[in-house]
Amino acid sequence: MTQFTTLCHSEQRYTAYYGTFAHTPNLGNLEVLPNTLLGVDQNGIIDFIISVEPPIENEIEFENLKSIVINNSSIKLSPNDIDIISIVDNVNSFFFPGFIDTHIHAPQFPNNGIFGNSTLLDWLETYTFPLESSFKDLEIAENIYTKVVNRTLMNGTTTASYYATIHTNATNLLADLCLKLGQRAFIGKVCMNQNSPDHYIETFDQCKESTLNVINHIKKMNPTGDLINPVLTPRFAGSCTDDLLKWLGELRKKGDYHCQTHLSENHKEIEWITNMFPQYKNYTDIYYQNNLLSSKTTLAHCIHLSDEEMNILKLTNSGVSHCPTSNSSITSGEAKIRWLLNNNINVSLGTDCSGGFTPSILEVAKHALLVSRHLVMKSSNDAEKLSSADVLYLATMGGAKVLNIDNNVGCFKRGMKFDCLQININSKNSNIDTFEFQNPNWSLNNGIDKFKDLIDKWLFNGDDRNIERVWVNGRCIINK
Ligand SMILES: Nc1nc2[nH]cnc2c(=O)[nH]1
Ligand SMILES: [Zn+2]
Repeated sequence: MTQFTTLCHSEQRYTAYYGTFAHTPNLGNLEVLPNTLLGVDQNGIIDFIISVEPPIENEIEFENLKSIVINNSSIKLSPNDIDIISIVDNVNSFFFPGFIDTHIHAPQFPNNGIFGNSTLLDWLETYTFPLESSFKDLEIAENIYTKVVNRTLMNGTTTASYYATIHTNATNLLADLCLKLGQRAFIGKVCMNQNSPDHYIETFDQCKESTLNVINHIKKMNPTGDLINPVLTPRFAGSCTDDLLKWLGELRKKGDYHCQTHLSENHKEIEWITNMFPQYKNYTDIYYQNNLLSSKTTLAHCIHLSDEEMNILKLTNSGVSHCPTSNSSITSGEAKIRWLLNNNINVSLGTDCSGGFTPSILEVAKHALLVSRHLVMKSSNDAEKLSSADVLYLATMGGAKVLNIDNNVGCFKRGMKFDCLQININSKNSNIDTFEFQNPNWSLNNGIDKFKDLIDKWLFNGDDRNIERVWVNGRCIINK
């Protein structure tokens, strides 16, 4: 590994990173950029990405990098303005965009892995509601939420869309923790005023008050919204009355808020909910008629949608959070992701902890690939298969599109925020074994193909041990 000196001046103006960058700016397209210099300004925004040939090999060439930074930056720089140039080796290491988890229940974290043989409705009653109700105790909330944010960051989640609980103070605390620890987050105070246990339910009026309280708290603590944003969170139609859904829909329209909920996860759930709301055409129509669907809405699961329902998602530009780990664990079904993508619906990945057992989006990406192959085994339609480039797209750029933040994050592009992971395939205790003959030889033309093989090895055999540094908004928040 080539490691050069770090220059440190008192006032940081500019940071540049040199090495191999990989990203998936479009579905199915894994782009590898070797010998690349990427400059980040003091606001965490990528200012330039340029290829530097021949590769940097020694300290004199390293000094030359500074003049390249100066010449290519859009801001006026002198050599002293460049505070850090960080170089990683280009055989085992690469930079990859941060992962985006578009569906995670922070309070359910202690239950990861505990689901027995349950399915959705009995799982909610047996495992989930009792745990979530304990978050009225702020000490419990602080302990668990601190672990969740740290654990997801260690696994490379730079953006998370969280469901909290019905409790105002604990939800505000989750927002505070994300701001403090530096994770980009959407924070949802869960709304539920019917079909919930007596010890874990709120009235319509309580729900209105707590929802507005959390929104105000977040706007006050992070007024620019550059890191933390509120997200309206009716748990699912089954736990909200019609008047609550209507109020949330009106609030969404008025404030142009993000919104998240569950949709079409389990056959029994669908039957129960459509019988509960006979005045609507189908499950999706309940959200549609109540103005809850927009390009800032994330719908988790969407496994059993009809054509008519899928067309409502298309019409409203609503996004889908695919949660294959959860869908396999609590036996909900296999979402038809290729069908949704072919219909131009934005799709992303969610851990759905603790319906899903892993906090790692990398692991969920593997499961997404495998679930797509199970669909192929049933349909014999090979086109349903998701490739490794497809699932890495869903884990990054797909998530950015679903959350409507794709102008800011999801890939490496000038003008975007530097939300990034530094991956080392040969990190300490790495679970990945590579062999000399598999190393990319950049002086031969097979470098990029060999590197793509290494990225596949990372996808299937890698884990949090391969993540050495994590940046959000240009700020390094994990440095192992
Ligand atoms: N997977 C999942 N589905 C739900 N539907 C309603 N609540 C939940 C939840 O907490 N998890
Ligand atoms: Zn969920």
